[in-house]
Amino acid sequence: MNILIIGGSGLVGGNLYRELQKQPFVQKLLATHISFPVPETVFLDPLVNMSPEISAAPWDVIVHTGALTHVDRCEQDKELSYALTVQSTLNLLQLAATSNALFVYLGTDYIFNGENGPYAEDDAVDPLSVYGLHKLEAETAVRQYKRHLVARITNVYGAEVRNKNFIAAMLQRLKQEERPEVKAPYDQYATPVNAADIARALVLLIRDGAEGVYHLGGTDYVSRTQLLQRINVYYNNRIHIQAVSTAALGQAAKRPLRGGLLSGRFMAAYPHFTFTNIDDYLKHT
Ligand SMILES: NC(=O)C1=CN([C@@H]2O[C@H](COP(=O)(O)OP(=O)(O)OC[C@H]3O[C@@H](n4cnc5c(N)ncnc54)[C@H](OP(=O)(O)O)[C@@H]3O)[C@@H](O)[C@H]2O)C=CC1
Ligand SMILES: Cc1cn([C@H]2C[C@H](O)[C@@H](COP(=O)(O)OP(=O)(O)O[C@H]3O[C@@H](C)C(=O)[C@@H](O)[C@H]3O)O2)c(=O)[nH]c1=O
Repeated sequence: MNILIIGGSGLVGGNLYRELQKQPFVQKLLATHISFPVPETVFLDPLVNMSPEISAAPWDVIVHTGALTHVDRCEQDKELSYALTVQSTLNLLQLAATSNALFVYLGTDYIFNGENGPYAEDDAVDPLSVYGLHKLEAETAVRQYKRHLVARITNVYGAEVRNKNFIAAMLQRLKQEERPEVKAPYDQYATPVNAADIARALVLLIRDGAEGVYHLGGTDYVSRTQLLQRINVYYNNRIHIQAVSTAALGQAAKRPLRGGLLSGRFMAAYPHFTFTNIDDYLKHT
């Protein structure tokens, strides 16, 4: 299979690249970046143009991990959010159509309103933020394309060069400060998932030509404050946690409070797949 990963310099794309590299069914593998080159990636901005190398290759699979993932920034700059999240997807769908490629899209639990999560694949959507709205608009376009696979994920953690994710950012602060003070909401729940598990799951789905919508949620259901407590178990209680309500944070974008995802459809298809959990990750950091 010839596979193109859009966003190979990111958390999910980088982990997927490393997992796909090990697979015998992959013949050609190319990953892209925009602003943050890493050794494995080539530059590609789908809003500008496709290089001849990218547009000429007959891709069997295109995995689009690109989006404006800074949730508050999306609220403040709707046009940028639309361009990076929706328009990029529309452009890449055109590329996919030229070789009848499977289009793999990474969705989010922020398309739900967080009143009664964790959510199953068929639950009704109701995004609260510009980020959620644009992710839903892009996902809807993908679902109209004939060969699509949507993997919805949330609260991703794991190995990442830029340490942007919640857990990595905390571990970074623990390296720099003896007793970091961290404010975090006690009322926002989700099912954190390791990017390496997402990569393993996507490899199976891609290998088997799976289509449709799958939720990939971890087995922990925790608030952000509880996430910090779990880190503290392994770091001698050094994080000084200030637990506050989401409302008190005064953020630009609303968050779903009871978010998270149930991986029922995926588990029915792969009953032997095991998701690792936060402790599995933290005990090796
Ligand atoms: N992280 C999370 O907790 C969650 C993520 N998701 C979704 O999963 C996907 C991957 O997330 P994550 O890995 O964390 O994201 P990152 O921000 O870590 O990485 C995004 C990657 O995509 C590239 N990129 C950004 N915008 C575009 C674009 N318009 N066209 C092409 N490439 C682009 C970036 O390039 P560069 O950095 O080089 O500029 C980077 O390589 C996103 O679609 C996100 O919405 C969903 C739920 C939770
Ligand atoms: C890092 C950090 C976050 N927060 C707040 C911000 C926010 O309300 C909440 C969660 O922060 P996060 O950075 O985990 O979440 P957020 O940026 O809302 O994260 C999301 O990323 C996008 C891409 C998704 O699609 C979502 O599924 C989710 O994973 O905690 C703090 O209060 N203190 C902190 O130190």
